[in-house]
Amino acid sequence: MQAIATQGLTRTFGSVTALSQLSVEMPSGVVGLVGANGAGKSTLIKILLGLLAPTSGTATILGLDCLTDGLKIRELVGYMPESECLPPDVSATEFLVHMGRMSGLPTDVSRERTADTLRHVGLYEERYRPIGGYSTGMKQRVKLAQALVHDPKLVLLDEPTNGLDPAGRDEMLGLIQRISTDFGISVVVTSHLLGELERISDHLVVIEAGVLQRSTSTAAATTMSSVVLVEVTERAVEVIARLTASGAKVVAAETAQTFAVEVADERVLDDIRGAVADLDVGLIRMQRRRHHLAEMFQAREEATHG
Ligand SMILES: Nc1ncnc2c1ncn2[C@@H]1O[C@H](COP(=O)(O)OP(=O)(O)OP(=O)(O)O)[C@@H](O)[C@H]1O
Repeated sequence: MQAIATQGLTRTFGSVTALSQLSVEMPSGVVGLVGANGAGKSTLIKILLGLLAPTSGTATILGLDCLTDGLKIRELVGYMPESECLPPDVSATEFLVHMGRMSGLPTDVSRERTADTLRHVGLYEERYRPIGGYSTGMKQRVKLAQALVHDPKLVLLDEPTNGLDPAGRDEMLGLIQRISTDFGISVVVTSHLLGELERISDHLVVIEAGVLQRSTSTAAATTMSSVVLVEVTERAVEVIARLTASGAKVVAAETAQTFAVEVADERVLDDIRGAVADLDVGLIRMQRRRHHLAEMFQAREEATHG
């Protein structure tokens, strides 16, 4: 059984289409859900939890229908929201015991699970301090802990590395990986950074503007190709200059606003998104090609001279 399956899932908000005909299957293990801001990741998570109804289409999680089995889903699934949602004036222990009881655990079991979970996320020493005095990294770990306290089968983590410095990101990514390897809990984790999810995910799902771009095992994704074709709305020359300056190999492609970048390292994908965001230009597509850069050069040479 797939951990998650959607069929023709669509959700609109007025004139905005957040998800468009999304049909995807996600296996158990760690699944990375990647997309730029506004791609529809949070909308998909809320539909999977039964918090938001789709406009059309169907979705199941752990074999349960997201539209009708909301209560059962919240018992078996943990959720770490993207937004700040922690009460400042209670301790991590008080908050987690409460969250455990809300999910149906008896008080003594909830206390035990709270201690274990806070130890797992590295907050055991600080567990009686009010959350308001915690650092951003500690707050993110409380959010992660409350998703785990009721011993779910699967957790949905929305942008867990948001706002963290590089060391904090690494620590959080390590914790997430261990949720799956040490406890056998499946994880779906979202980020706008493909590079960081590639490190910890068994499977990757990429969505852009509510449309599925790719769903593939990480192993297949990293050996599939070494070139990504990029199309921007304008100022491709400036985007290329920036990427070249940061060491990427870039060649122009079919149209003035399209170019290809060699993917020697997955981090180049984040560099592309970063350059596009910094220059405030629109990203129309980022598409993996089965060609090596050298082959593309060759094809262009032949087209020009042949
Ligand atoms: N309640 C809402 N009302 C109106 N528009 C919404 C609502 N929720 C989401 N949207 C729109 O739907 C699109 C997808 O949003 P969503 O939050 O799912 O994206 P995301 O990939 O999670 O991005 P982010 O990381 O910025 O949250 C966006 O254009 C957003 O503005």
